[in-house]
Amino acid sequence: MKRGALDTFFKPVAPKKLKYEASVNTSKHASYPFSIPHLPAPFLEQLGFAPAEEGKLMTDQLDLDLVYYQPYIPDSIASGVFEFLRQELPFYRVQYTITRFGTPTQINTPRFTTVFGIDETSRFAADGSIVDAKTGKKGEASRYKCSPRPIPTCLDELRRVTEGTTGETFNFCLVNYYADGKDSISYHSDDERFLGPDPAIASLSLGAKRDFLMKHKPIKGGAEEPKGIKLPLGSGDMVLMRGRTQSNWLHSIPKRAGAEANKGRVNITFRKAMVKGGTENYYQYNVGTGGVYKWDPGKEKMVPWDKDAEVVEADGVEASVAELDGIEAGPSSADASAAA
Ligand SMILES: O=C(O)CCC(=O)C(=O)O
Ligand SMILES: [Fe+2]
Repeated sequence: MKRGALDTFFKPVAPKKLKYEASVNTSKHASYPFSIPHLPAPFLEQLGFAPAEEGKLMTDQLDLDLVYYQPYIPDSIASGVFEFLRQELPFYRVQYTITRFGTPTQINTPRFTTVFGIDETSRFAADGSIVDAKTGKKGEASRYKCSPRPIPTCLDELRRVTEGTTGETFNFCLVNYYADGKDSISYHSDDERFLGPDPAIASLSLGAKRDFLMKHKPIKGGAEEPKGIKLPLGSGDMVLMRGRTQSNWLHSIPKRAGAEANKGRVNITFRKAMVKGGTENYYQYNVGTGGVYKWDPGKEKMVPWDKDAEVVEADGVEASVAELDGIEAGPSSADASAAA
């Protein structure tokens, strides 16, 4: 008998397996709610092949300077890296208050976020403490109201590879997790003064395909703006925005319905903050003051992370959920207008 549709039909449905084996080596820091595994060795190896495709230069519109890699991360590991980051990073659902027309308004950030890094005035010493970037002087944590967190090794490997490709340098890594098509980021530009003039931002997409929309800011004097742009960002794609782009263009990930709408998407942006104000801003809006969320592979969603419910192995070494036998993973300022 020919093997075919019927065969497939009657095959028992195996629980979906994680696409990676978590490394036993982890990044640890007092500011992390839990330790974060290093990238599995096969991912690291494949990252050596990035960019998977040469970047396409997009400079054909007024004030636009983009490089679009389609994809940047090799196809063989894109979904694995997506699952790894969704599973292993701590996430937050940040709420904050803005004053709108004189009235305090609560904003619920319409996506999960997390951030690592510190601005150019400081760095982390080998023991994890914050020191002055120039003098190496200790005890500089008191500069910050927030608790800056070093970029964990798994994200630092991605940063290093991205720096090599782009010729830019980055000290911050912001991560967004869009749980489904209802999560979004509304039109904004990343042109804060703490990034310096004409900042370069590398933005990596993993998981569900989502449209990245761009539109030119209104031009003074009434000249017509260039037409908008839609980049259908797929898993593994990367967009490098640089030059005059941030000061002249806005970008967004609108809410969406349709086939990919119930799938999760991870976005990573690498940036370089020049001064302390950048560090304060990034932690305020991407970590905030609320609780930690972690991906629950059984429930297939982000759940509030419970410190006391962490599994601890007999020898006292913390095991990641992904490492435990028998637990299988299942199938998964810009926000003001989105939340209104
Ligand atoms: O998710 C994306 O692709 C864009 C995210 C973004 O624009 C941001 O975090 O500033
Ligand atoms: Fe942005």
